[in-house]
Amino acid sequence: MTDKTILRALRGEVLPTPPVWMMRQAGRYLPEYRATRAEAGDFLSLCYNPELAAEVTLQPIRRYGFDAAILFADILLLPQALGVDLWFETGEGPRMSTVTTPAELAALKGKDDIHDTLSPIYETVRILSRELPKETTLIGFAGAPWTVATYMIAGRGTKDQGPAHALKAADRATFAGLIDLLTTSTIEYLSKQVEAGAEVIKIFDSWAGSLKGQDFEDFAVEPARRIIAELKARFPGLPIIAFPREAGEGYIGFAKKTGADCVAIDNSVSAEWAAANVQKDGCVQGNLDPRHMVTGGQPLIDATREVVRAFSKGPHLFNLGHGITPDADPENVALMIETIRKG
Ligand SMILES: Cc1c2[nH]c(c1CCC(=O)O)Cc1[nH]c(c(CCC(=O)O)c1C)Cc1[nH]c(c(CCC(=O)O)c1C)Cc1[nH]c(c(C)c1CCC(=O)O)C2
Repeated sequence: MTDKTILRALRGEVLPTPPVWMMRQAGRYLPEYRATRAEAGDFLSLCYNPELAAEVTLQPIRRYGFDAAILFADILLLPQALGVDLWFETGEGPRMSTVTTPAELAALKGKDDIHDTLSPIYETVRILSRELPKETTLIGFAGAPWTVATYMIAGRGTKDQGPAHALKAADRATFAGLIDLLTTSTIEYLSKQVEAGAEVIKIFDSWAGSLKGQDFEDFAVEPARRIIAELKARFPGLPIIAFPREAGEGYIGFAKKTGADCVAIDNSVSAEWAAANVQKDGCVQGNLDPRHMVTGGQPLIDATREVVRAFSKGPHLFNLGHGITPDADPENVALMIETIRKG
C-alpha cells in the first residue's frame, strides 16, 4: 500500500495536509485504555498479551482516525529479554536490576536469545497488520542503545542520567560492551517486528540530549547509524524515524549521518528553527507541545496551525514533541486533529 500518507511523507512528498499520529496515543488519558489495562492486570501484562496490546493500539485509531498506529509495547522489554528483572512501581515508573560490572554484562543473554521473551510482541504486530484499516501505517519501535542503557545502569529513570555517565567515565569497556549488545540485539528485535508486519520503525533516544560532543557522536549517532544501516540492508526501502530528543544542535545533520528518513523534533527547539535546519535534509516529525492536550482552547488551535505552517514547505508528520500525558483531555486531541485536517 504505497499510497498511505505516512509512507508518502517519509519518502519526501510534501502533502497538502500533514499526516498525524501522537506519541503515547494509546495511553492513560483514554478511559478505554484504562479499562483494558485493568483487564490485563498491570502494564507489563498488557504489553505481553497480544490480543489486549493490539486492542489498546487500535483504540485511538477507532476514536480519532490517526494516520499511524504505534505498536503497544515498551522500550524496556528488550533489557528484560536480555535477562534483566523489570517491574513498574505504581506512580513512579520503571525499576530494573542493574548492569554495571563486567560480570553482570557477561551474564546477560546474547542477541539471538531474546525472541522467546519477545514473541508475544511479534504476535501483537501480526494481529495489528491484519486488523488495522488499510490506510493506517503500522509503526514498530525500540529504544536507542544509550537511552535503554541509562535505565539498565541506574535501575530506574534518572533526571540527568548520572549513573550512566559515571560508568562511561569509570569503565569504558563495560559501558561500550553494553551499548554494543544493545545495538546488535535491537537490530534482531526490530527485524522480527518488520517480518511480522511493521511498516515503519522508530528509534526512541529520549536521553540523547545529555550526550555532549564526541559522546553524542559515539553513543547517539553511531549506534543509530549501525541499526539503520543493517535494517536497510535486510529490508531495502524500510522507512526509519529517529528521535534524538533534546539533541539541540545535534539535530542538524542527524538524518544524513545516521541514514534516518525522518527526524522527530521535541519541544526544546521551535518548529521554525527545525524547518530551517533539519527539514532541509528531509522529513521531520513534530512538534506540538503536549501541554496543549491538557489546556486546549484557542491556544491549542493557534499552536497547531503554527506547527503546520512552519513545516508546510517540506515533508512533515504532525506529532507532539513528546508523549501525551495522562491528565490530557481526549476532546483536545479531537480538536488538534480537526484543526490539522480542516485548517
Ligand atoms: C523512556 C521510555 C519508556 N518507554 C518509552 C520511552 C521512550 C519515549 C519517551 O521518552 O517517553 C517508549 C514507549 N512507551 C510506550 C510506548 C508505546 C507506544 C506509544 O503509545 O507511543 C512507547 C513507544 C507505552 C508506555 N510505557 C509506559 C506507559 C504508561 C504505563 C501505564 O499504563 O501505567 C505506556 C502507555 C510506562 C513507562 N515506560 C517508560 C517509562 C519511563 C514509563 C513510566 C512513565 C509513564 O508512566 O509514562 C520507559
